[in-house]
Parts: sequence; structure tokens; C-alpha cells
Amino acid sequence: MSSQSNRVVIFDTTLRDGEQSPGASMNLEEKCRIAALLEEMGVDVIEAGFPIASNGDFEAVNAVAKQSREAIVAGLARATKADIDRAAEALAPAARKRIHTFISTSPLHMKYKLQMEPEAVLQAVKDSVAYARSKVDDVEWSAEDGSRTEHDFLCRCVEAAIAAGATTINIPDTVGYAVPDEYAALIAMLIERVPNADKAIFSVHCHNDLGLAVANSLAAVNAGARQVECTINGLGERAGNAAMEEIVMALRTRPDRMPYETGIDTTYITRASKLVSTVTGFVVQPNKAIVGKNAFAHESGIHQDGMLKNAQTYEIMTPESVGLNKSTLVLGKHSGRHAFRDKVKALGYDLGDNRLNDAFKRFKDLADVKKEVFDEDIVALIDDQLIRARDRIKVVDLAVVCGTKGPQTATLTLEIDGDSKTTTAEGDGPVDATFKAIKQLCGATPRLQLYQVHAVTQGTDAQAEVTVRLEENGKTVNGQGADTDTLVASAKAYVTALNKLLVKREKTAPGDMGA
Ligand SMILES: CC(=O)SCCNC(=O)CCNC(=O)[C@H](O)C(C)(C)COP(=O)(O)OP(=O)(O)OC[C@H]1O[C@@H](n2cnc3c(N)ncnc32)[C@H](O)[C@@H]1OP(=O)(O)O
Ligand SMILES: CC(C)C(=O)C(=O)O
Ligand SMILES: [Mg+2]
Repeated sequence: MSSQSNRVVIFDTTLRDGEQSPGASMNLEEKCRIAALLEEMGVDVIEAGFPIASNGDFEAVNAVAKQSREAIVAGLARATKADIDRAAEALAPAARKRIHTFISTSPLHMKYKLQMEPEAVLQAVKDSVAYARSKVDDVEWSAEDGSRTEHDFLCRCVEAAIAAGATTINIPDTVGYAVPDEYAALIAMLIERVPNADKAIFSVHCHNDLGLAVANSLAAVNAGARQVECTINGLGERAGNAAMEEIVMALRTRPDRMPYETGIDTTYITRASKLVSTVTGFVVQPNKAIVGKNAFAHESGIHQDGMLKNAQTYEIMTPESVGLNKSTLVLGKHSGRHAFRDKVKALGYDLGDNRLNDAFKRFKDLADVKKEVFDEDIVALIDDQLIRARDRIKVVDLAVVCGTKGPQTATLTLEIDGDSKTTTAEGDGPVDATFKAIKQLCGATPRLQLYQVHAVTQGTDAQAEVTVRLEENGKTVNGQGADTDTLVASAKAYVTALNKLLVKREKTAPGDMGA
């Protein structure tokens, strides 16, 4: 495959560079699960680890090598015989294997880290690649800190690596220092100047220290690179590596600007992201491209309206293309009537315009006090409204004084058959005071059989749903009330139950309000 081909090799290093994220260690079984999924989704090369790093890493590379069939399994090795031997041993069972050997080529790394003269590094390139080639046919050579390497020296190293048998040449932007046009020019320069460049695939490996890993990788592909090294969720050393899902979806979404193909079945992306996140404990930020919780979610009314009319108004990829069922229209304070009507219908209600408008107003009031309005909230809100529509008694206003000082008092205003009535009652706690105030105003004396509160959803801003069961003359009724204020929900529940009792009384003694 040359820089003329339009096929881009996807080299996943989640299990190696991804695991170098502090705190992202994975055990053997987890690595095997991730590798199996990567292979299933069509990753070309799986870098399974750095075999000399530890026995655990060796075992993991070895296990992935045993299980993989189609994907090439790669193991990392420094420019030493011991590293290469260990990598070759770990990779031995693989159907398709690659030794990935590297050494730094930048003046800074050579002088301070390796403490080697450039000529010694060049010799190490030749020796390490040739030695790796004596073990396997597929050898990748990386110029660590390649983007900060002096051009003439980099050309000499690349030429030497290809001459020694490297079939892939990787030019990492190890510290995420490059910017897109500069990085693209570097790759183009190498392809142009290195005499045997056509004998290898050029690869890129970008870190995200400036948030440019994906942009740099794509710019390099346009300049002739045909392998991209990346990780699921952009996991990796420091700010991470280029995110595979972003690379693949960018290529898929913009073939007009980037006419290249990968072998990835993109419908696996969401599954792979979730697996890596679960295994590593690295939560994906909600606004992360492609795989964030909000990547296909819309809350604002204008966008939701557009989405309902034609999803392409606000989505450049389909959720199905990344393995999600559908986009979500999140109902919140920014939502509009179109989305609300759609949701109400989906929840099985057929409300006329007036009721819908009324419900929408109550939904907006709720959204003002609650971060997110869930389906259950809307069901509670509409049920509450439907139950209350024919009520003779309605809760208008409630103010409760409670706390450690006592006495607990409730000042309540009810509308009874169209008349507004207010009273204040003391009680043994705020709920008792509220119920006493209701009884005073209605002159009712039913027996309270059950009082139950549960949160409709989670969080301190959740709506409380209260159930009250009242008994009078052998007749039992239940009343429900929902509100973000538990006491208001309690008052509504009690009043709902009372209204039901009134209906029952009407049937036996029409016109009677209470005792
Ligand atoms: C950019 C990258 O991502 S590179 C990969 C980084 N990943 C890792 O380092 C994770 C795994 N690493 C490890 O477990 C350990 O560092 C090991 C096993 C590889 C080496 O451990 P140690 O022998 O204790 O050495 P240590 O890590 O302290 O130092 C690294 C040594 O390797 C040398 N070295 C670094 N890169 C290379 C290279 N590509 N080729 C040859 N030598 C190298 C350093 O100069 C240093 O040598 P020195 O001991 O002579 O000074
Ligand atoms: C080992 C190399 C490829 C690397 O991870 C880097 O330079 O970032
Ligand atoms: Mg790296």
C-alpha cells in the first residue's frame, strides 16, 4: 500500500499507549475482551502492549496474539535486542504479527534522555530494525519525538530503517507539539525526499497536548500518510492520543475533502467506547465528539424542531452509524412545544391543544426548577393534570413553617367549588399541619390509611410523588400528587383523594360537601 492508495490502515494502541494513561491499567482478561472487539470492528493492527515492560504485559500480548485471526498484533520494543527478543517471543503464536521498534531522533531526546550521539542513534536504527526483521516479516519503526527532529537527520534515519527492512515508518508527534500544516508538510517532505519512501507505509501517531491530535492526523493523511495510530476514546499518555472514533467518522463524513477508506465497521464505535470506559474507569465527557452522552442529544427548542422536521438540520452523522439506536431530544428549560408534543405523544397521551398548552406551561415551570425533565416527570405531570381537571377542591397556595423550633404550621389556600378559602393549622410535623389545614377548610374527617412518598427520579431536585389513602364510611380512595416540593405534593395527593371521596358521596348524597 502506497501513499497513492486511498486505504488508511487503522492501528489501535488503546492497549499500549492507552494503558500508559495513569490509572488506566487493564488486566489480561480485559485486554483480551477489548482486543476481540477491536478485531471484530475491523481494526487492522492491534498494539497489544510492550512485552519487556512486565510479565503481565508479556502475558497480555501473548494472549492477544493467540486469540487474534485477522488483525495484525503488534508488540512494542526499544532499540535493544532484549526488547525485540521479548516482543518476538510474546507475538510468536499470532497469525499475523508485527514488531514495533522505536528510538528517539530529536536533538533534545538524543542528548538528554538517551545520552547518545546522532550517529550512534542512526546505527541503533539500522541494527534494531534488521534484528527485528530477522524475527518477523512485518517491522514498524518509529522516530520518537519525530515532529521535533531535524529534517536531514530524520530523512537519514527513515531511509536507513526502510533499507534495514522496516515496512511501516511512523513519525510520532510524541509531545503533541505539532500544528496541522506543519505536520502535513513534514510527512510530505519525507515522502518526497527519502529515496526508498515508496517501499514503506508512512504512519502518524499524534498526542493531544494541544487538542490537535485528530486534526494533525487527518492533515498527515492528506499529505500521504496511510496508517493512523489512535485509541478508543482518545485514551493515552497525558492528554491522550488521537481518538479512533473521531478519525474514522471524520473520514466517513467528509469524503469530499478526505477521499480515504478504513476497514472499520463504525456501528461498533459506541460499544467499543463503553467497553474501554468501563474497563479503565475513565468516564467519557458528555460533550466528547462521537461518543459523548450529548453527541446525539438536543435540548434547545429550535434544534429539536429542526430535528423533528429533518434530522440533517442538526446532525452530520446518523446515530445508527456509530451504533446508537437514535438521537435523543432531551426535554429541559430550552425545549419548545414541538418537541414537547412529540414526547407526550410518544408517552401514549392524546391531549387536545388546550390541555397540551396547559401541560407545556407546567412543564416549563418544572424545567425551571429541575435540571433535567425525565419521561417519568412528564407522565407524573400529565396524570396529575388529568386527575385534577374535574376536581371540586384545588390547591392554590401552601406555605409551611417547619424545623427544630416548632410549632409546625401550614397556611393553606384552597379553591372549593370556585371559592378561595385560607386557613392556618398547627400540627405534629409539617405534613400533619398541612393535612389538618385541608381538613379544617373542607370540614372533612376521613381516616388516613396510608401516606407514602417516593422520588420520581434521582437527585435532590427530583419530583416527589406522594400517595395518600383515605377511608370514610367503609369507602377507600387513593390520591396521588407530584411536585418538586414534597409538602405541595402531599397536599395535592390528599386533596385528590378527597375529591374522589366527594364523587363517591355525590352518588349517595348529591350536593353534600362534607361533615
Ligand atoms: C513515547 C512512548 O510512549 S515510549 C513507551 C513508554 N512506555 C513505557 O515506558 C512503559 C513501559 N516501560 C517500562 O516498564 C520501563 O520503562 C522499561 C521496562 C521499558 C525499562 O525500565 P528500566 O530498565 O528500569 O529503565 P527506565 O525506564 O528507568 O529508563 C529507560 C531506559 O531506556 C532507555 N531508552 C529509552 N528509549 C529507548 C529506546 N527507544 N531504545 C533504547 N533505549 C531506550 C533510556 O535511555 C533509559 O536508559 P538508561 O537506563 O541507560 O538510562
Ligand atoms: C512509542 C511511540 C510510537 C510513542 O508512543 C510516541 O512517540 O508517542
Ligand atoms: Mg505515544
